[in-house]
Amino acid sequence: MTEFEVPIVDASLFLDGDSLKRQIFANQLRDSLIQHGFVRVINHGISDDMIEEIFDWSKRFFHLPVDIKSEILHFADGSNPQRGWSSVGSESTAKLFHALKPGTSDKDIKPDIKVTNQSRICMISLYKTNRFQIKEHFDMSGTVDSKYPNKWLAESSISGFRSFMEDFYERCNSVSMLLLEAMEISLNLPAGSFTAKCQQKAHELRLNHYPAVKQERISPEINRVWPHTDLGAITCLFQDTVGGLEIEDRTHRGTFRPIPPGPRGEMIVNISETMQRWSNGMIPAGVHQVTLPPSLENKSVNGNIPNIPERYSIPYFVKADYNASVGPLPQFQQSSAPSAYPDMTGLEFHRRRLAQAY
Ligand SMILES: O=C(O)CCC(=O)C(=O)O
Ligand SMILES: [Fe+2]
Repeated sequence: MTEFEVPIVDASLFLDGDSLKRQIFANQLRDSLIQHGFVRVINHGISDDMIEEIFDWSKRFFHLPVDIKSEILHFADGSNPQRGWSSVGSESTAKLFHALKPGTSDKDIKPDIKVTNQSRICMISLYKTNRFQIKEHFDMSGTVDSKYPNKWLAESSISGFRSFMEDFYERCNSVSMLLLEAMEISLNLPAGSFTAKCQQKAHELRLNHYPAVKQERISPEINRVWPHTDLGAITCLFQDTVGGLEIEDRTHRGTFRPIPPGPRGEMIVNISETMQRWSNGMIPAGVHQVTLPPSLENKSVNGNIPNIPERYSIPYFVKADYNASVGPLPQFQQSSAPSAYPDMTGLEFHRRRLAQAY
């Protein structure tokens, strides 16, 4: 089998180039996203230093005591976009993914993880069995979003966090508009076909933390993130150096291939469900998961097997405006390919799908 590699595209062609270079970037972006659901983007305009810094903030945030993080707890009632801190075990992407498949039941897919101390080593109660997802996260949206406001800790708990995160959010917004514009160009769509539907900053910037896991806790029921597709139009992701991100190989359905950590600034972009809907299924969302790194059993020191190290990642979910249509665009509908998805607003879609994840 040939080595599986997701192409790298250079966004400086689009940012600084003439119309020919812009077209080249746009076409490369489109081709990889259609083929794999994924692409790796470099020179997107967010500096390595800023990316390094957001990982530092993320560590600082998640290392705060649980009772501080609990001040901004997201209540997982399934009805709202997520804001603030979601504790380990509150989300099940396994459920999200199964909900997509007609005729499947989620009755035996319930997260059941208990963090019984603050050592950041998960204590996982296995007695009810199931598919566990060892992850905590923090979510924020655009600062203009007064309907679902962000949740911030007091400055005295983590001084400077809010202003950095708000700044980073804006930078991701600029990159995501660039990517959507390039998609419009490469698909010969009228300008604004995607970007005009993503103006109100319903996007979500998320910090993911996968706590360290004791070697002896590892079992087939445990994963960092179960296979799923994201809900927005596209997702832009930064990962640390631990590894574990895998995407489904579309030529061998059900087989996952690693996306190993690349250079610091590399942004991994994937197609998400809203783009699949807009394109009437022509650009399918990329299925992905995050696995635990391979066993460290052969690395035992004095008979002690080291823990699976913690991991951090930072996705930016680019989302349609709450009142924008997420039904297929007319350009993707023909008599031979009528609309495959019912029309609804971005908020309606988001809430329906989120309700399935909790
Ligand atoms: O941690 C990662 O690399 C991916 C995370 C992810 O898929 C998600 O948060 O939706
Ligand atoms: Fe994801």
